[in-house]
Amino acid sequence: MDNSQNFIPLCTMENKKSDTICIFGTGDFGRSLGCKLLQCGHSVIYGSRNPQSSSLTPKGAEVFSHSEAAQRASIIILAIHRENYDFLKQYTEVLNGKVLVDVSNNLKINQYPESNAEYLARMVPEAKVVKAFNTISAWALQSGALDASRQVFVCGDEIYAKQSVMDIVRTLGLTPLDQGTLLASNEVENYPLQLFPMWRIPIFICSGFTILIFLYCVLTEVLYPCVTLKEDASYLIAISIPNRVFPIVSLILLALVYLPGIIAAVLQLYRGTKYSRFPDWLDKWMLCRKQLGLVALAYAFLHAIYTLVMPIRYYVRWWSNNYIITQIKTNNTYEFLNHYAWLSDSYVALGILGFFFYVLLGITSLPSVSNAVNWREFRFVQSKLGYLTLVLCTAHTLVYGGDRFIYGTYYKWYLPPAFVVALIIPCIVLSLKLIIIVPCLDKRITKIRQGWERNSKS
Ligand SMILES: NC(=O)C1=CN([C@@H]2O[C@H](COP(=O)(O)OP(=O)(O)OC[C@H]3O[C@@H](n4cnc5c(N)ncnc54)[C@H](OP(=O)(O)O)[C@@H]3O)[C@@H](O)[C@H]2O)C=CC1
Ligand SMILES: [Cu+2]
Repeated sequence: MDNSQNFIPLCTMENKKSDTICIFGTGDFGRSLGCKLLQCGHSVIYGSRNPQSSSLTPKGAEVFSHSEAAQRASIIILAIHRENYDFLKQYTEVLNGKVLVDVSNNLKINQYPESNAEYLARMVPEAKVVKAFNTISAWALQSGALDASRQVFVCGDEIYAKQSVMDIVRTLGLTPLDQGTLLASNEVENYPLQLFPMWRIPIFICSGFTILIFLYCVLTEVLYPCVTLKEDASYLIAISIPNRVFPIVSLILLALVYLPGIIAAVLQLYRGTKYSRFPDWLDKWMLCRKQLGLVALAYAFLHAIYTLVMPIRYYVRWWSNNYIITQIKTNNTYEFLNHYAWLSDSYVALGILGFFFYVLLGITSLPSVSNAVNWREFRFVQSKLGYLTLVLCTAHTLVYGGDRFIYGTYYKWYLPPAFVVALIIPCIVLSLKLIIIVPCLDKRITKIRQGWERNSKS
């Protein structure tokens, strides 16, 4: 305890806690947690298979045999892998009425049919099993790098047992989150094994579109001229092609944020009730809309930055110098076209406004901002502003296309298919939305959503 006294001011508790906490297992996690508990003023003992040879345990903690250690404490933390729980069967008597804290994790999601905590509770039925600490790593406990994972999920059937574990969690400067009964332990155990679950579908969709459109552009703008005209246009791969891919994918993703809501409304209209489940794919799609929108925003950002560097590109400078020199050489002045100026200014203006609302949407989806507005305000921003953004970005793409096709000096045959791909989903979403907000349908959907048409068709 001597050397750890220095650390006590760091912790929330100033006096040494009276209850002794026992840790079974002197492995990595057991040692780190024990060290932290000692630093925070708890008295800690260990239960080990080899009490004599455990030299690595933190100073100030005694090591006993399992049964002796269990007798000396009312709370026992099991820092042992689930596969080794079998030995506990011989101690069921001494573990009667004790609080058993299960910290174990598995290697795979849903590795066993029942959670480790439920398995433990079945093995030692008279003990009060609490699941906790599994989301905190031994390394983080030791190094103090707990910024990312201060939250400790706690669940258990015995309310007092759970409460005492939550008190210990608090004394370590961590935040306990009550997850309910042991039924939740499966979810708590799966939590550290998940890798950005909500981001998987958006990233997958985004990568799919990005790769397809990039390949299409390389094929038509680099490989085709190379084969037919023996022209090397490979420099387009660095900026021109990405700057075609980003806005197209961004617009598609933004439309995909609003499409599930429309499909849901159409389904509700068709079924005449909200009391009927949506298909699984639609549920999943609805749940990842925020992530889809954020990926779309990231692509819009990239498009904005790539567009801003246009004037300093060698290719663009060469092209514009060449244009002027040609006029001088041929003693020719190209006339100022008013409608052309209008068209090019409008698509830039639409792009700027679209981007502004895009960023506003992104900002309002931040938890700290969305917490400051009520549900109706949040819906207003996310839905109304969202559709406005979609309209502006779709118009920006349309006018850009018009500019290229009608007055553009460099009309290319491969552009129309790319524009169709970019515009088809946004146009479908916007036209369906226009149909749905027709007053009679809108009234009907409000009725359905408020549950007034409860039993009409379900
Ligand atoms: N390491 C980490 O970052 C985290 C680990 N956990 C969980 O903590 C638990 C321990 O992990 P960790 O410390 O890394 O693992 P270790 O392998 O380092 O330690 C496990 C300990 O269990 C004891 N043990 C091993 N075999 C048996 C057995 N057959 N019978 C009885 N006791 C046995 C040993 O202690 P002794 O020799 O003293 O008996 C051993 O030191 C695991 O369930 C893990 O999922 C949870 C969150 C994070
Ligand atoms: Cu643009």
